[in-house]
Amino acid sequence: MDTIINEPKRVFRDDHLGGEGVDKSIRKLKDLRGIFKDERAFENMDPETLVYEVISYLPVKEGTQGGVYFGVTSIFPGSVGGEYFMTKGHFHAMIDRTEFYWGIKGEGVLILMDEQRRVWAEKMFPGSFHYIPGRVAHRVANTGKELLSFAASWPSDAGHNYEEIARNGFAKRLIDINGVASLI
Ligand SMILES: O=P(O)(O)OC[C@H]1O[C@](O)(CO)[C@@H](O)[C@@H]1O
Repeated sequence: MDTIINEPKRVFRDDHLGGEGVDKSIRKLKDLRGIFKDERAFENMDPETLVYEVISYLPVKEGTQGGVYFGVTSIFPGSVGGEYFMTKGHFHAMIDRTEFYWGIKGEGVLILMDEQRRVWAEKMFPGSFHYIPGRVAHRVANTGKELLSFAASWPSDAGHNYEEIARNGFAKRLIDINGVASLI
């Protein structure tokens, strides 16, 4: 038996995950065309603006049953015509798969929508903890003036279904109205 106590291969500290097999993906405004309501405001912004990044550790191939994934998403502060910077949002491809989110840094709102297009939302802040049931689409908006970071863990066979959201969006939008985040 090996008697050596090894260093961990990955370290998660503050809002940063680093180490072996950790990947980073970014989404710029140009990758989010069509998700914000105010198209004119969108066209007047720099398409290269960084909106969010996801640092993830996906230890098994996507689609594998029984595996679990981990990711840290960081959304920059900003808005398009008063609509806060947000993730694309998706249902899971395996629609009954669930997910945990938890807030690490900054302020935001988790927007949830079921298959009947009923929408509800939960505040996110450092320490907030969220269970996303199956059959529920999810999206996060940064409502603060600083970076919003949150962690997520989801099954490796969940997959992402962006189609419904790309076609019909969420039934409600999170807009800054006189400095107040309003779901309308
Ligand atoms: O995939 P989207 O909708 O761009 O949002 C990114 C979020 O989704 C996840 O990829 C997993 O559901 C998270 O890691 C991340 O927070």
